[in-house]
Parts: sequence; C-alpha cells; structure tokens
Amino acid sequence: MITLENISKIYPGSPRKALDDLSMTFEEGTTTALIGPSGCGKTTTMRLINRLEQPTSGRIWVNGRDIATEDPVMLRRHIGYVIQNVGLFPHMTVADNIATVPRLLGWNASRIQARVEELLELVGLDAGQHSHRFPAALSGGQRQRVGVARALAADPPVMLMDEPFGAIDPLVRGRLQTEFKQILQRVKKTVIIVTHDLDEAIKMGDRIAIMREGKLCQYAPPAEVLSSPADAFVASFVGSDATLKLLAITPVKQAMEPALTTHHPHQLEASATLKDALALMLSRRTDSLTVIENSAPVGVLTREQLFAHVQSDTAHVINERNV
Ligand SMILES: Nc1ncnc2c1ncn2[C@@H]1O[C@H](COP(=O)(O)OP(=O)(O)OP(=O)(O)O)[C@@H](O)[C@H]1O
Repeated sequence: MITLENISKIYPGSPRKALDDLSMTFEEGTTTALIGPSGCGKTTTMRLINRLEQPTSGRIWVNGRDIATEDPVMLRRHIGYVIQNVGLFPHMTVADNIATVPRLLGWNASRIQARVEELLELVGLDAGQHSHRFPAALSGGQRQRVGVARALAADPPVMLMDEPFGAIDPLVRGRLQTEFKQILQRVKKTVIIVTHDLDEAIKMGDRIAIMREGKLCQYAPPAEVLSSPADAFVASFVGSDATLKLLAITPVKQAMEPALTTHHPHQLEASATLKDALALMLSRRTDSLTVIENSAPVGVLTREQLFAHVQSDTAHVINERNV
C-alpha cells in the first residue's frame, strides 16, 4: 500500500505548486491510473514515490514505511519503474537488461537465468529467440515487454509505469494493454500507471485518479468516474461519450434479470458487455436478449434494463435516436 499524506511540491524557481496538499492511498494489489491535463503533476507524483524527487512538505508511506527514512537506492530496487521508451541499456542484451536488479541484489547466475526465462515467457517473448538480442534489434512493443520484464525482475511489490504505451503504435498498444492487464492481475502488485489516454485508464485501472493543477479531482473505479463525475471539470474530461464508454465496460450480467428459461431467440454470453448487447439488439432489431453461460440460459436483458444502467439523460438521447 502507498499513502501520500499532505504532499506539496514546489520545484526550485517555479512560481506555482506542482502538487498541492495531495493526500491519497493506493491499495495493495490494485492498479491505479493517474490521468489529467499536461502539467497537472502525474509524473511528479511518481518521481516522489521512488524518491527521484523530494516533497516540499508531507510524507509518503510505502508498505508502512516512511520513505524519507529509506535509502533511495535500496528503495528503488523494490519499486519497478517502467517509463516511455523504456530506457533499456542499449549496450546490454535483453537478458542482461532484465538481470540488472537481481545482479545488484547478489542473486546467483542460475537463479538469474531461470528468472529471466520465466519473465520473458510471462511477457510473451521467446527466451531462446530474444535473450541475446540487443534493444536496437527489437520492435517498440518488444522493447516495452522487456522493460516490463526488467521492472518485474526482483518481484517488487510496487510498479510505477509512466506512460508505458505512449510510444507504441495504436494497434499494438491495444494488445499490449490487454496482455499487461492480465499479467498485472496475475502478479498482484500495487501498480500506478500514468497515462494521457482515458480509454487506457478505463481499461487498465481498478481505480482512476483524475488530477488537475496538483490536486485530486476524483478517485474512483472507472464506472463511477464515467457515471458520476465529481465536478464539471471531470465531466468535461471524460467527455460526451462517457455513456458509451460505460456501456463498453459494464458486463451484461450486472444489468440482466436472472431467468433459467426464456423465449427470446437471440443469445449473448454473460461475459459480454452492454455495448455488445446494444450492438446485437440493433443488428437483430430486437429489444430483448437471452443471456447464456456455459451454453445454458441464465437471464434476460431488455433495452430498458440496459438503459437503466447508464445515465438517464444520455440514455434518453440514445433512445430517441432509436439506435
Ligand atoms: N524539474 C522541474 N523543474 C521545474 N518545474 C517542473 C519540473 N518538473 C515538472 N515541473 C512542473 O511541475 C508541474 C507538474 O509537472 P509534471 O511533469 O508532474 O506534470 P504531468 O502531469 O506529468 O505532465 P505531462 O502530462 O505533460 O507529462 C508542471 O507545471 C511542470 O512544468
């Protein structure tokens, strides 16, 4: 768990606060997406947590310890850090890059090799094919995978990821986001991801922290940010298509009426989203669907139930357009 307690940061010579009395807690084993306009203090927050910067005032606790009392170098060995363009050492092979922190921690050679192979498999790279290559010979997506493997090498409880997909082309980015989310769920770390991309924040974050001018505007699960923005700024930040984004992350199961027998001919898996359901209703020109799980009916979803799950104003707009 990471706790920021009344953190303010004023950079020398700067007229304004980069962070302004910021207090928040990042729960253990969860992924938080930090998002907000340029200059709102996202990167500063990350750099304070791994002590690349010092707060002007306030305290930061990582797993119950005040990091001001920790040796910054030792602290950083227990915090994985992934940045845009990765920062791999260009003169070192993939294997040596991943082995950096385990070597500093004094692991023996066979343990390091086993860990490198395990991590390459975890991030979807073939060890035999990639271990001995140099970063320049990899694609952007492959470099990013190596960056994540390196950050995970010593199994740190905390991972900081500063725009980890920023330099990746959009098609590969979507795939990497999906894969990394699965990896992060498996390794159960406390993860903070800085992003500029709301869709990425919604996809990756268990919670989203929306910042503005060094303060926190809202800190909540994606569905709550989309359905109940805390103020006008958050509402404008999430945009007019918040309802569609909400449909895209809400499982059908949450909105359906349970039922073991139904007469509606069109079927949809319970794991599908309300956006999938709406698309199916539109294409089949129907107002109700049978929801199935393991090939058996588990419920019914009607258009009314679907709209009841999204903000009423916007739902009316969708309804009136009869989409
Ligand atoms: N080393 C520095 N010296 C002086 N001011 C800085 C320094 N680093 C950041 N700042 C200022 O602090 C504020 C917060 O910057 P920060 O980089 O944390 O924002 P950010 O939300 O990560 O921005 P971006 O999305 O553009 O990366 C900005 O006004 C920035 O200009």
